[in-house]
Amino acid sequence: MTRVGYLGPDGTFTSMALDQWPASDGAERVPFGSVDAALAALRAGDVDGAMVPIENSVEGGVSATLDALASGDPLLVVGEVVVPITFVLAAPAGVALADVRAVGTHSHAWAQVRGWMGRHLPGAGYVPALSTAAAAAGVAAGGQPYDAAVCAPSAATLHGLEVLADDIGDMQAAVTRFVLVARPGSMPEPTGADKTTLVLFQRDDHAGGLLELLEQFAARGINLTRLESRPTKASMGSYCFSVDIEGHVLDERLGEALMGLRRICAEVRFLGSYPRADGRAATIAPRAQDSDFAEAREWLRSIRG
Ligand SMILES: O=C(O)C(=O)Cc1ccccc1
Repeated sequence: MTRVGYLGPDGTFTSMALDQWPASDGAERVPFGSVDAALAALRAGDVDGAMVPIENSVEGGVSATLDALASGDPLLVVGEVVVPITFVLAAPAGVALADVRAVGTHSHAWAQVRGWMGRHLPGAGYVPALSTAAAAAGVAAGGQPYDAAVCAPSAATLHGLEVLADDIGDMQAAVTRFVLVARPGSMPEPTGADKTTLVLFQRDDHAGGLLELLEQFAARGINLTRLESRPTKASMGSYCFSVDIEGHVLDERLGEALMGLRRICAEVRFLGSYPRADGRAATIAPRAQDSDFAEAREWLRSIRG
Protein backbone atom coordinates (compact mmCIF):
# COMPACT_ATOMS: atom_id res chain seq x y z
CA MET A 1 0.00 0.00 0.00
CA THR A 2 1.47 3.33 -0.98
CA ARG A 3 -1.19 5.73 0.36
CA VAL A 4 -3.13 4.93 3.53
CA GLY A 5 -6.00 7.08 4.76
CA TYR A 6 -7.01 7.31 8.41
CA LEU A 7 -9.31 9.16 10.76
CA GLY A 8 -7.06 12.13 11.50
CA PRO A 9 -5.58 14.54 12.22
CA ASP A 10 -2.30 13.37 13.79
CA GLY A 11 -2.77 12.47 17.44
CA THR A 12 -6.00 10.46 17.02
CA PHE A 13 -6.18 6.96 18.42
CA THR A 14 -6.60 5.87 14.79
CA SER A 15 -3.21 7.39 13.93
CA MET A 16 -1.75 5.29 16.77
CA ALA A 17 -3.37 2.21 15.26
CA LEU A 18 -1.69 3.04 11.96
CA ASP A 19 1.66 3.41 13.79
CA GLN A 20 1.17 -0.17 15.01
CA TRP A 21 0.41 -1.52 11.53
CA PRO A 22 3.73 -2.97 10.27
CA ALA A 23 2.88 -2.77 6.57
CA SER A 24 2.26 1.00 6.82
CA ASP A 25 6.03 1.62 7.04
CA GLY A 26 6.98 3.85 4.16
CA ALA A 27 3.37 4.42 3.07
CA GLU A 28 2.11 7.97 2.68
CA ARG A 29 -0.35 8.72 5.51
CA VAL A 30 -3.39 10.72 4.45
CA PRO A 31 -5.57 12.13 7.27
CA PHE A 32 -9.35 12.47 6.79
CA GLY A 33 -11.89 14.32 8.93
CA SER A 34 -14.26 11.36 9.25
CA VAL A 35 -14.54 7.63 8.72
CA ASP A 36 -16.97 8.28 5.85
CA ALA A 37 -14.48 10.60 4.12
CA ALA A 38 -11.64 8.06 4.49
CA LEU A 39 -13.75 5.20 3.09
CA ALA A 40 -15.12 7.38 0.26
CA ALA A 41 -11.53 8.25 -0.73
CA LEU A 42 -10.67 4.55 -0.67
CA ARG A 43 -13.66 3.68 -2.88
CA ALA A 44 -12.70 6.50 -5.26
CA GLY A 45 -9.13 5.16 -5.54
CA ASP A 46 -7.52 8.23 -3.94
CA VAL A 47 -5.90 6.03 -1.28
CA ASP A 48 -5.08 2.29 -1.32
CA GLY A 49 -6.14 1.52 2.24
CA ALA A 50 -7.85 3.14 5.22
CA MET A 51 -7.44 2.61 8.97
CA VAL A 52 -10.73 3.16 10.82
CA PRO A 53 -12.08 2.34 14.31
CA ILE A 54 -14.67 -0.45 14.30
CA GLU A 55 -15.33 -1.51 17.89
CA ASN A 56 -14.39 -0.58 21.40
CA SER A 57 -14.52 -2.49 24.61
CA VAL A 58 -16.64 0.10 26.46
CA GLU A 59 -18.95 1.67 23.88
CA GLY A 60 -19.33 -1.24 21.44
CA GLY A 61 -19.43 -0.96 17.65
CA VAL A 62 -18.53 2.22 15.78
CA SER A 63 -21.74 2.74 13.82
CA ALA A 64 -20.18 5.10 11.24
CA THR A 65 -17.74 2.35 10.24
CA LEU A 66 -20.16 -0.58 10.42
CA ASP A 67 -22.70 1.28 8.27
CA ALA A 68 -20.18 2.57 5.73
CA LEU A 69 -18.87 -0.98 5.22
CA ALA A 70 -22.35 -2.54 5.05
CA SER A 71 -23.42 -0.49 2.01
CA GLY A 72 -21.84 1.08 -1.06
CA ASP A 73 -19.13 -0.40 -3.28
CA PRO A 74 -17.58 -3.48 -1.67
CA LEU A 75 -14.54 -3.06 0.58
CA LEU A 76 -12.58 -5.72 2.44
CA VAL A 77 -10.98 -5.71 5.87
CA VAL A 78 -7.39 -6.92 5.46
CA GLY A 79 -6.13 -6.54 9.03
CA GLU A 80 -6.94 -5.45 12.56
CA VAL A 81 -5.07 -3.62 15.32
CA VAL A 82 -6.10 -3.31 18.98
CA VAL A 83 -4.98 -0.16 20.80
CA PRO A 84 -5.19 0.46 24.57
CA ILE A 85 -7.02 3.73 25.16
CA THR A 86 -6.04 6.32 27.80
CA PHE A 87 -7.77 9.68 27.97
CA VAL A 88 -6.67 13.02 29.45
CA LEU A 89 -8.58 16.25 29.91
CA ALA A 90 -6.45 18.95 28.27
CA ALA A 91 -6.71 22.72 27.95
CA PRO A 92 -4.47 25.68 27.11
CA ALA A 93 -2.20 26.98 29.89
CA GLY A 94 -4.09 29.17 32.34
CA VAL A 95 -7.38 27.20 32.19
CA ALA A 96 -8.10 25.50 35.52
CA LEU A 97 -10.41 22.52 36.01
CA ALA A 98 -12.97 24.77 37.69
CA ASP A 99 -13.04 27.05 34.58
CA VAL A 100 -14.14 24.27 32.24
CA ARG A 101 -17.73 24.87 31.05
CA ALA A 102 -17.77 22.66 27.95
CA VAL A 103 -15.65 19.76 26.73
CA GLY A 104 -15.03 18.85 23.10
CA THR A 105 -14.24 15.30 21.97
CA HIS A 106 -15.24 12.39 19.73
CA SER A 107 -18.54 10.75 20.70
CA HIS A 108 -16.85 7.44 21.54
CA ALA A 109 -14.38 9.19 23.82
CA TRP A 110 -17.21 11.03 25.60
CA ALA A 111 -19.02 7.74 26.16
CA GLN A 112 -15.91 6.39 27.89
CA VAL A 113 -15.35 9.31 30.29
CA ARG A 114 -18.99 10.10 31.17
CA GLY A 115 -18.63 8.69 34.70
CA TRP A 116 -15.52 10.76 35.44
CA MET A 117 -17.18 13.89 34.00
CA GLY A 118 -20.28 13.33 36.12
CA ARG A 119 -18.15 13.12 39.25
CA HIS A 120 -15.66 15.94 38.55
CA LEU A 121 -17.34 18.35 36.13
CA PRO A 122 -21.08 17.69 36.48
CA GLY A 123 -21.98 21.09 35.04
CA ALA A 124 -19.80 20.83 31.92
CA GLY A 125 -21.50 20.41 28.53
CA TYR A 126 -20.34 18.07 25.79
CA VAL A 127 -19.55 19.38 22.30
CA PRO A 128 -19.06 16.65 19.67
CA ALA A 129 -15.87 16.91 17.61
CA LEU A 130 -14.82 14.88 14.56
CA SER A 131 -12.03 13.23 16.55
CA THR A 132 -10.23 13.56 19.86
CA ALA A 133 -7.23 15.15 18.14
CA ALA A 134 -9.47 17.59 16.22
CA ALA A 135 -10.86 18.67 19.62
CA ALA A 136 -7.31 19.10 20.97
CA ALA A 137 -6.34 21.16 17.91
CA GLY A 138 -9.55 23.20 18.27
CA VAL A 139 -9.04 24.01 21.92
CA ALA A 140 -5.41 24.98 21.21
CA ALA A 141 -6.44 27.27 18.33
CA GLY A 142 -9.26 28.86 20.35
CA GLY A 143 -12.60 30.16 19.11
CA GLN A 144 -14.38 26.86 19.82
CA PRO A 145 -17.57 26.34 21.85
CA TYR A 146 -15.52 24.25 24.31
CA ASP A 147 -12.62 25.14 26.60
CA ALA A 148 -11.06 21.71 27.14
CA ALA A 149 -10.64 18.52 25.11
CA VAL A 150 -10.72 14.83 25.97
CA CYS A 151 -7.91 13.29 23.93
CA ALA A 152 -4.87 11.01 24.03
CA PRO A 153 -1.92 12.22 26.16
CA SER A 154 0.15 12.50 22.95
CA ALA A 155 -2.46 14.77 21.30
CA ALA A 156 -2.27 17.12 24.31
CA THR A 157 1.53 17.25 23.96
CA LEU A 158 1.32 17.72 20.18
CA HIS A 159 -0.85 20.82 20.64
CA GLY A 160 1.01 22.26 23.64
CA LEU A 161 -1.95 21.76 25.99
CA GLU A 162 -1.75 21.30 29.76
CA VAL A 163 -3.18 18.13 31.23
CA LEU A 164 -5.89 19.07 33.76
CA ALA A 165 -6.60 15.44 34.64
CA ASP A 166 -4.89 12.21 33.70
CA ASP A 167 -6.32 8.76 32.98
CA ILE A 168 -9.97 9.83 33.12
CA GLY A 169 -11.42 6.79 31.31
CA ASP A 170 -14.17 5.03 33.26
CA MET A 171 -12.68 1.63 32.44
CA GLN A 172 -8.96 1.16 33.02
CA ALA A 173 -8.57 -1.66 30.52
CA ALA A 174 -10.37 0.04 27.61
CA VAL A 175 -9.19 -0.96 24.15
CA THR A 176 -10.37 -0.06 20.67
CA ARG A 177 -10.18 -2.31 17.67
CA PHE A 178 -9.26 -0.69 14.34
CA VAL A 179 -9.41 -2.30 10.91
CA LEU A 180 -7.34 -1.71 7.82
CA VAL A 181 -9.72 -1.70 4.85
CA ALA A 182 -8.84 -2.07 1.16
CA ARG A 183 -10.63 -2.37 -2.19
CA PRO A 184 -11.26 -6.02 -3.15
CA GLY A 185 -8.08 -7.59 -4.48
CA SER A 186 -5.69 -9.98 -2.87
CA MET A 187 -6.81 -11.42 0.46
CA PRO A 188 -4.55 -12.27 3.41
CA GLU A 189 -3.63 -15.98 3.52
CA PRO A 190 -5.13 -18.18 6.25
CA THR A 191 -2.92 -18.29 9.35
CA GLY A 192 -5.00 -20.54 11.65
CA ALA A 193 -5.71 -17.45 13.78
CA ASP A 194 -8.06 -15.50 11.54
CA LYS A 195 -11.34 -13.64 11.70
CA THR A 196 -13.97 -13.12 9.04
CA THR A 197 -16.42 -10.22 9.02
CA LEU A 198 -19.88 -10.52 7.42
CA VAL A 199 -23.10 -8.54 7.18
CA LEU A 200 -26.24 -10.67 6.94
CA PHE A 201 -29.51 -9.36 5.48
CA GLN A 202 -32.59 -11.50 6.14
CA ARG A 203 -35.19 -12.24 3.46
CA ASP A 204 -38.07 -11.49 5.79
CA ASP A 205 -38.96 -11.02 9.42
CA HIS A 206 -40.18 -14.22 11.06
CA ALA A 207 -39.97 -16.07 14.37
CA GLY A 208 -36.59 -17.77 14.72
CA GLY A 209 -35.02 -15.82 11.83
CA LEU A 210 -31.89 -14.88 13.78
CA LEU A 211 -31.65 -18.40 15.18
CA GLU A 212 -31.59 -19.78 11.62
CA LEU A 213 -28.62 -17.56 10.81
CA LEU A 214 -26.76 -18.55 13.96
CA GLU A 215 -27.47 -22.24 13.32
CA GLN A 216 -25.37 -22.01 10.16
CA PHE A 217 -22.37 -21.21 12.36
CA ALA A 218 -23.25 -23.57 15.21
CA ALA A 219 -23.73 -26.55 12.90
CA ARG A 220 -20.20 -26.05 11.52
CA GLY A 221 -18.52 -25.49 14.89
CA ILE A 222 -17.80 -21.79 14.21
CA ASN A 223 -17.34 -19.41 17.13
CA LEU A 224 -18.63 -15.81 16.86
CA THR A 225 -16.57 -12.98 18.36
CA ARG A 226 -19.02 -10.11 17.67
CA LEU A 227 -22.70 -9.85 16.75
CA GLU A 228 -24.55 -6.57 16.32
CA SER A 229 -27.81 -5.60 14.73
CA ARG A 230 -27.80 -2.39 12.71
CA PRO A 231 -30.83 -0.74 11.10
CA THR A 232 -30.89 -1.25 7.32
CA LYS A 233 -32.32 2.31 7.28
CA ALA A 234 -34.99 1.13 4.78
CA SER A 235 -37.80 1.22 7.34
CA MET A 236 -38.43 1.14 11.07
CA GLY A 237 -37.70 -2.29 12.53
CA SER A 238 -35.61 -3.49 9.57
CA TYR A 239 -32.20 -4.76 10.71
CA CYS A 240 -29.11 -6.43 9.32
CA PHE A 241 -26.59 -8.35 11.43
CA SER A 242 -22.91 -7.49 11.51
CA VAL A 243 -20.85 -10.45 12.71
CA ASP A 244 -17.24 -11.44 13.22
CA ILE A 245 -16.52 -15.15 13.25
CA GLU A 246 -13.39 -17.13 13.96
CA GLY A 247 -11.74 -18.56 10.86
CA HIS A 248 -10.87 -17.77 7.24
CA VAL A 249 -13.15 -17.96 4.21
CA LEU A 250 -10.80 -20.64 2.81
CA ASP A 251 -11.49 -22.88 5.85
CA GLU A 252 -13.93 -25.66 4.92
CA ARG A 253 -16.31 -25.02 7.80
CA LEU A 254 -16.62 -21.33 6.86
CA GLY A 255 -17.22 -22.19 3.22
CA GLU A 256 -20.09 -24.50 4.19
CA ALA A 257 -21.57 -21.91 6.58
CA LEU A 258 -21.37 -19.19 3.93
CA MET A 259 -23.16 -21.40 1.41
CA GLY A 260 -25.89 -22.06 4.00
CA LEU A 261 -26.24 -18.34 4.70
CA ARG A 262 -26.28 -17.54 1.00
CA ARG A 263 -29.27 -19.90 0.57
CA ILE A 264 -31.31 -18.39 3.40
CA CYS A 265 -30.34 -14.71 3.37
CA ALA A 266 -31.44 -11.97 0.99
CA GLU A 267 -27.79 -10.86 0.92
CA VAL A 268 -24.55 -11.94 2.54
CA ARG A 269 -21.92 -9.24 2.40
CA PHE A 270 -18.42 -10.65 2.79
CA LEU A 271 -16.18 -8.05 4.43
CA GLY A 272 -12.94 -10.00 4.49
CA SER A 273 -10.83 -12.64 6.25
CA TYR A 274 -7.73 -11.41 8.05
CA PRO A 275 -5.27 -12.40 10.81
CA ARG A 276 -6.44 -11.72 14.37
CA ALA A 277 -4.56 -9.03 16.24
CA ASP A 278 -4.12 -11.29 19.29
CA GLY A 279 -2.86 -14.23 17.21
CA ARG A 280 -5.19 -16.59 19.08
CA ALA A 281 -5.90 -19.75 17.12
CA ALA A 282 -9.54 -20.32 16.15
CA THR A 283 -11.60 -22.53 18.44
CA ILE A 284 -12.86 -25.30 16.22
CA ALA A 285 -15.58 -27.60 17.51
CA PRO A 286 -14.90 -31.36 17.44
CA ARG A 287 -15.29 -32.86 13.96
CA ALA A 288 -15.24 -29.43 12.26
CA GLN A 289 -11.65 -29.53 10.97
CA ASP A 290 -10.98 -29.14 7.23
CA SER A 291 -10.10 -32.86 7.13
CA ASP A 292 -13.52 -33.77 8.62
CA PHE A 293 -15.32 -31.84 5.86
CA ALA A 294 -13.05 -33.33 3.19
CA GLU A 295 -13.76 -36.85 4.46
CA ALA A 296 -17.52 -36.22 4.45
CA ARG A 297 -17.38 -34.81 0.92
CA GLU A 298 -15.38 -37.82 -0.26
CA TRP A 299 -17.95 -40.16 1.34
CA LEU A 300 -20.81 -38.34 -0.46
CA ARG A 301 -18.93 -38.58 -3.75
CA SER A 302 -18.44 -42.32 -3.22
CA ILE A 303 -22.10 -43.09 -2.48
CA ARG A 304 -23.22 -41.00 -5.43
CA GLY A 305 -21.06 -43.28 -7.48
O1 LIG B 1 -11.02 10.42 17.81
C1 LIG B 1 -10.07 9.61 17.78
O2 LIG B 1 -8.97 9.82 18.29
C2 LIG B 1 -10.28 8.33 17.12
O3 LIG B 1 -9.38 7.75 16.60
C3 LIG B 1 -11.65 7.71 17.28
C4 LIG B 1 -11.71 7.14 18.67
C5 LIG B 1 -12.30 7.84 19.69
C6 LIG B 1 -12.33 7.29 20.97
C7 LIG B 1 -11.76 6.06 21.22
C8 LIG B 1 -11.16 5.38 20.19
C9 LIG B 1 -11.15 5.90 18.90
